[in-house]
Amino acid sequence: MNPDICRERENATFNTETLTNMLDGSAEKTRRRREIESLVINDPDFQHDDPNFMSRSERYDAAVKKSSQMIMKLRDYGISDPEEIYFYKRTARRTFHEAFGLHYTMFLPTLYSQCTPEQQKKWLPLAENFKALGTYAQTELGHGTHIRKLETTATYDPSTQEFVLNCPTVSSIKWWPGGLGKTSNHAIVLAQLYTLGKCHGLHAFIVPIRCMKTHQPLPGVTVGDIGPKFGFEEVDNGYLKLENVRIPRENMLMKYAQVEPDGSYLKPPSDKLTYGTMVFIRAMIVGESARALSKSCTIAIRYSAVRHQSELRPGEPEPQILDYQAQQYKLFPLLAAAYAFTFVGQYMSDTYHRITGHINQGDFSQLPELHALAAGLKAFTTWTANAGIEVCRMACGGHGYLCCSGLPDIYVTFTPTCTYEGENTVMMLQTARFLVKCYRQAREGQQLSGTVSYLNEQQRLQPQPVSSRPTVVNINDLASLVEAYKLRAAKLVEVAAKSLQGELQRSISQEDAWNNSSIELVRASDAHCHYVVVELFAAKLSEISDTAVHSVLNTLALLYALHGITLNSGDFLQLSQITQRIKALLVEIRPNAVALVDSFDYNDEMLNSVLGRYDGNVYESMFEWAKRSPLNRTEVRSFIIFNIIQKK
Ligand SMILES: CC(C)(COP(=O)(O)OP(=O)(O)OC[C@H]1O[C@@H](n2cnc3c(N)ncnc32)[C@H](O)[C@@H]1OP(=O)(O)O)[C@@H](O)C(=O)NCCC(=O)NCCSC(=O)CCCCCCCCCCCCCCC(=O)O
Ligand SMILES: Cc1cc2nc3c(=O)[nH]c(=O)nc-3n(C[C@H](O)[C@H](O)[C@H](O)COP(=O)(O)OP(=O)(O)OC[C@H]3O[C@@H](n4cnc5c(N)ncnc54)[C@H](O)[C@@H]3O)c2cc1C
Repeated sequence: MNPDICRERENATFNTETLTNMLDGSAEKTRRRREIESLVINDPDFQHDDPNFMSRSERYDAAVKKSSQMIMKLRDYGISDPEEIYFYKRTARRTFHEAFGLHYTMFLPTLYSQCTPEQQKKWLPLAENFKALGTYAQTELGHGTHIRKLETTATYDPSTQEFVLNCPTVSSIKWWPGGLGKTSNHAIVLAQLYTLGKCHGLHAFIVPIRCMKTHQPLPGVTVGDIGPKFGFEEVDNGYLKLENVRIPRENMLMKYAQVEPDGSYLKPPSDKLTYGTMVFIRAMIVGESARALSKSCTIAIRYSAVRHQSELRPGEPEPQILDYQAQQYKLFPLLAAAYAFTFVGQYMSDTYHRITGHINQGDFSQLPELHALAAGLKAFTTWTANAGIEVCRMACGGHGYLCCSGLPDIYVTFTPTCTYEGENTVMMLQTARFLVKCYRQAREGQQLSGTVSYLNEQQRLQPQPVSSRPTVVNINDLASLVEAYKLRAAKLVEVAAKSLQGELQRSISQEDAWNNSSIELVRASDAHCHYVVVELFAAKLSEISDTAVHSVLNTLALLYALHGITLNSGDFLQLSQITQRIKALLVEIRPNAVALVDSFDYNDEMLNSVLGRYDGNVYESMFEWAKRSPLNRTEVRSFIIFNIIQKK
């Protein structure tokens, strides 16, 4: 064990196992999680070479093999709890996505949430036994964001009681769905529903695309892989062109909307229920932001504890780079954000399941807030985590740029979360739409609930414009900082609403007024989400009984809140003493930095990083890894070329 990393662990002021148990929910949950992870770690079937040493085709084949092995092994172990399946799969996947990813994350959830009981009886056994292997085909070449303008059509033919699916133009070709290119034999296709000559908008249809026996594309189906990407190399994101493909009426997902045999249309309680799967994934992505950022912090902070470079004081030995204030200022706010997002991810998942429980009982009243919260937190946390992973990579110097550091793979796998499942700016504008509506309701005296109730509070406190009120903050008191973030959010929502109002008074259209206020609207959503994150971090602390853990997390929460103020100092009254306080917090966190990342409890296999190894033996591992590079399988590779050049 590297002596530096040993010393770091000896210096910690809290018990990492206590914090790990808290993050898992209990000591028993930690034990069970580790037990499941060890099933993968000790399984020779999952000991394979680094995908970075493989071609794209080899990576895809290996991913399909791994997805298949996981299915069989989970059955053999009798593991069926979704959370335990997730622990097993994320250990086997390491940093990468899996070939069957969309089947699990969107195809199955759509069947669960949008099929009638009769449809579930038919499709769930097929899908749960992987006979029907599916994806979610919504995006087209011409549209990903603006889904009301998707062009694929599903036209009902009452004479045969079938839907005829068509991609009428090149821009209507389905483009991007994961697992579509080579893996899936079915797709949930989002298409404009036409019946009895009338268009009823976007609806979901189960479309067979490959023969379940031969896996050949079915008649009228053109399908394939869209080619190499920035990352996701083991996933066959694909294209799908449908030409007069007929499916039975029963293949339209009819839990909420129906087409009768004669073609008559029965509309849903809300036309946004078709969008439900997207809300689910957005909510889940918040937790993914926490995991990607916490892995990156684990790698960068452990490496910074063992890397010695330059000199702090002439003549002294080279210090650990973790002792540089600049290195701490890069990494510790990100470590604080990783903990904040871990708690927000748990809150978002709980809130999603609570509200969808009400929706399944027919109560749709909280759907607008769920959509706004999932959209905003997905954008806010992925933007922060995306940038943070790059900071962690660069904080590791040249070795961070090596694939064996694990950081490039984490980055290229995570960065599309800012785009897919709702492009982040578009999502922030969706949240802003909800905030402006709530602001107007508060002004009219309506009582608000949930995460926007502060808009009432600000109205009651002082009727004068919120923006004119000074922000007075006690920088050592988390509750005071939460109030500062609340006031900032209220201010920026008011600024956005007033910008809209001002635009409308220039008698331009609502749409142009909205576009001309987009900057204020996005900033209002960002401030709202930032307040929600700080508030939830503070609320989590009140649940922690262990004083040592409470103390270290309170320090992190203070750092997260104060650092956020310096990043947005224009919105807060510039508090000169904040920087000094931040410096003091960095010093407080320093002895616990490694113990704090150890508490995330990522085993080396899942971390997949020679820089972030638990034992800190970095250099030896890097040299061993490099020697395995395919280019090193022969001592001489281009001798012939050298020969030709030398002869000339
Ligand atoms: C929302 C849009 C941008 C606009 O939609 P509209 O034009 O229809 O609406 P308006 O803006 O006009 O608003 C009207 C009205 O509707 C409300 N609204 C809008 N959307 C919703 C909604 N979803 N729910 C409820 N309400 C909604 C809105 O608030 C308005 O209300 P008011 O009138 O009252 O104001 C829309 O066009 C849109 O959503 N665009 C984005 C499209 C999108 O998101 N596409 C995604 C395609 S699928 C994809 O990208 C998949 C990627 C997956 C990659 C891999 C997955 C990784 C998984 C990570 C998670 C791990 C999970 C672990 C599980 C495991 O591994 O096992
Ligand atoms: C790795 C990956 C996996 C994917 N998997 C799937 C999948 O499985 N299934 C699927 O259906 N799709 C999938 N997608 C597609 C993805 O959902 C879309 O790319 C995403 O919804 C963004 O849409 P777009 O590409 O049309 O971007 P655009 O909307 O064209 O975005 C381009 C720019 O336009 C801006 N913009 C657009 N509209 C507005 C507006 N109203 N106001 C202000 N600015 C605006 C955006 O902010 C952005 O800056 C995947 C994409 C990726 C990268």
